[in-house]
Parts: sequence; C-alpha cells; structure tokens
Amino acid sequence: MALVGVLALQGSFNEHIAALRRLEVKGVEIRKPEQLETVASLIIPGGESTTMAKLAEYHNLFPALREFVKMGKPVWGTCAGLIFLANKATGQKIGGQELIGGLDCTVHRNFFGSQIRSFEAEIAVPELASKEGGPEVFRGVFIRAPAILDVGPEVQVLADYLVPSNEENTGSEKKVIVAVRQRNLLATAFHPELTADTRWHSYFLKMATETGEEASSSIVAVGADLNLDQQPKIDLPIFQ
Ligand SMILES: NC(=O)CC[C@H](N)C(=O)O
Repeated sequence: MALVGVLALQGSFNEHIAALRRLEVKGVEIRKPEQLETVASLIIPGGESTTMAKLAEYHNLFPALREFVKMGKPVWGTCAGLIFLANKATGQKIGGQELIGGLDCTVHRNFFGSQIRSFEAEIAVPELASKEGGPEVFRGVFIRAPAILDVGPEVQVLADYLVPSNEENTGSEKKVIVAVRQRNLLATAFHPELTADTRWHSYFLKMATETGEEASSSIVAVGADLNLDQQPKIDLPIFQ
C-alpha cells in the first residue's frame, strides 16, 4: 500500500494534510527517518527553511531524505520545501543551511523580500490546466517566497512570474520561475495548500500513482484501511 508522507517538522504541514483530505487521501506526518519507509511519496511544506533544516539535522533526516529522492520516489517541495530540494540556494543565512538537493536549479531563498512583501497573484499554469482541467491560471499565495533563477536541461518549467518593475529596478521587468518538475520532483515557490484549488495536489498524486504503478502500488484513500477514528477531521481555514 502506498501512502503520502508530509514532512511535519515545522511550517504548513497540517494545511497539506487537509488539502489531501479534501481529495480523500490520507497524509502521514513524517518526523523520523524510519517513517519514510512507510510512504511512497513525500510533500515538504513551506515554513522557514533554516529552522526546518536544523530540525531535520537534529532528527538525522537528511541521509534518508536524500535516499528517498535518489530512489525516484515522488517528492513535492512548496516554498521552503522547494529550497530544500534545490541543488543550490542563494541568499542563505550566515553559515548556510543543509539542503536535500536533487532538483537541478538555483533558488533565491527570499527573492520577493521579507514577510511584508508577501502577495497573491494569478499565474499562468498551462501544464497544470492541460492535465487537471480548470482555469489556465492559478491563484499563487507567495509568503516570503523564494524564486528559481535558473534551471538545468532536465527541468520542465511549469509556471513563471513577471516581477513588476518598481522604483528600485527602473522599468526593467524580470521573469522568474515559480513552478518546476524534474522527473519525480515537483516544486512550487507558492502555497497551493492555502487555496481551495486542489489541482497541484491532484497533479502530484498522479505523479505518485505513475511511479507507484511501476512498483505495483496505489494511493490509499481515506477510510480504506486506516484507523481513522483517531484522526482529527477538522479542516483548516483556507483562502477562497
Ligand atoms: N513560506 C515559506 O516557506 C518561506 C520560505 C523562506 N523564504 C525560507 O527561507 O525559508
């Protein structure tokens, strides 16, 4: 049986679990290396990547996380999770932070600025709309968000964002990448788990199913064979 893990050290892991629940899929909280053996795919949520890295180091999670990625299991990083997956990060705190790596790109950790520069924007998502249907745009929630500055040849760009020109950068608009896929890896600079639109989650679940089929496994629906009586069922507030 195949379950979806959600790295639950810090950040918006509950919101991801709630989004999976809306798709009738059970998300399993992952805090220890051995728990990774029980899941077939993994979501790394947004939060604060330096703190998350310290916690991951404390729990000795990095070797198991790297192994998980190398085995070709599907992993989706949102925001801080994207930073975790990147081969290279700029704008890190002094001393840097450990990364899982695997995603051939350079990410700027706080590209869009500090917390008060957080914003929402409609972004064009042609690949998502072609696979999942629905509108050609997606409401991106960018919280102290990173951006991808360059990608390697194997990386498919799924969405980019035209940074509006401002006084500091006189008139020259710049395009940055905000969603990518590289084989088993998916990464978004924004937070789909904070919106009611579940298409990114369902896109990732399909990636997980494709890979899972190769290993003759399938996603377990909520209620299928889990002891759900003990699971809280309260959905978290989301932006509509
Ligand atoms: N919302 C987020 O995940 C923000 C990530 C943040 N820029 C970091 O460095 O960790």
